[in-house]
Amino acid sequence: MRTVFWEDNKVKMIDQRLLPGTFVLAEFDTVEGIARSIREMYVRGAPAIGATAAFGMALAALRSQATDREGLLADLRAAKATLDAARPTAVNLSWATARLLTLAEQTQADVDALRQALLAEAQAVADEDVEINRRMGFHGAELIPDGANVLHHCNTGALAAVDFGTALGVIYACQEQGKRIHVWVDETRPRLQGARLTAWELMRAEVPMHLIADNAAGHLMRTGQVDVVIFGADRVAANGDVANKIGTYKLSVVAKENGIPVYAVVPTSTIDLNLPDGDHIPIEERGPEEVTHIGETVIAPENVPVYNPAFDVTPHRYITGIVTEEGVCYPPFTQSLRKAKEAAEARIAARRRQR
Ligand SMILES: CSC[C@@H](O)[C@@H](O)C(=O)COP(=O)(O)O
Repeated sequence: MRTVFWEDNKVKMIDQRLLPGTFVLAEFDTVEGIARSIREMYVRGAPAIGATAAFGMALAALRSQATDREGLLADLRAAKATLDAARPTAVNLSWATARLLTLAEQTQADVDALRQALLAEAQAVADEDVEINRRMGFHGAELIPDGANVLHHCNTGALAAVDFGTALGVIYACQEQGKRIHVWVDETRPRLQGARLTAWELMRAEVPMHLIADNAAGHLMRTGQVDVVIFGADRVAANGDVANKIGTYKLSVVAKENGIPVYAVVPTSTIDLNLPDGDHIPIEERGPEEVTHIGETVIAPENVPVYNPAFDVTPHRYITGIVTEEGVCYPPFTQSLRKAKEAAEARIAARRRQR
């Protein structure tokens, strides 16, 4: 089953807040509901957020009462503002809403045809995501030797995308190729995406793994038990600086200190060429309860002051390569990322002409 999909004029998604204990689908049929599903993390992971936001724009078009093109465009611009505000770091969100809005602005058609075109484009965003992840998996698997111990942070699997996943997609591709891989799964405090989601996914896929406390990663790297570090990203700046789940920076620095290669696996929709470097990437701050509670259990004194940044930036000098659907980008990233992004945009334009 896909993580997020369109059915009966609604957006349906696996409610990731409840995993691994409970598997249920949530459904939303308003733009505000979609924004809430992203903000409250029913759905999370950069590509999954992007696909959800694309469906949100399609919903906005279908629900719009506008009878002329200008009225519909105004409703779409309002929907984009609502959706983009849901979470700030993953650029896939505004990339997807911009893709749909731009299509609407550039298509000369009556409102009903425009509505159908937007729904088709949202579905294309979701379908392309699955295909892109498979291509990244194939490119990334080339970098992982048979028998490797791979350290992974956060959740980048099928749940973080429409299906298959980014960095975990590389692991799944290795498995399909018959490589013997073992994964060290960082628990990923404070929201525990590693323990709750990645461990759940890898166990279902029967990939050999061990769940580790985040603080164990340095010890494993220094004692020669890690061959490769891989993770996804929520935004990559033009110079190759990578914003990903909090804790990624620390991992990458320790990996470099120990001579271990570090790969980020990202669709080109995660590359933001408008930002020169990682210092310009907005870092989401989330609520204190993520730190003071585990589930219902309180683990800190009442009213303790908390600071909870959800992402950090890893400067590009700690990144060995960035795997995209167009191939692996190496330094100088300023050039290689631009080339990958342009190739992907040409591919999207060609696909659209075929439809
Ligand atoms: C496809 S995964 C890349 C990132 O989106 C992932 O590693 C991550 O940091 C997700 O954070 P989350 O806060 O769970 O949405």
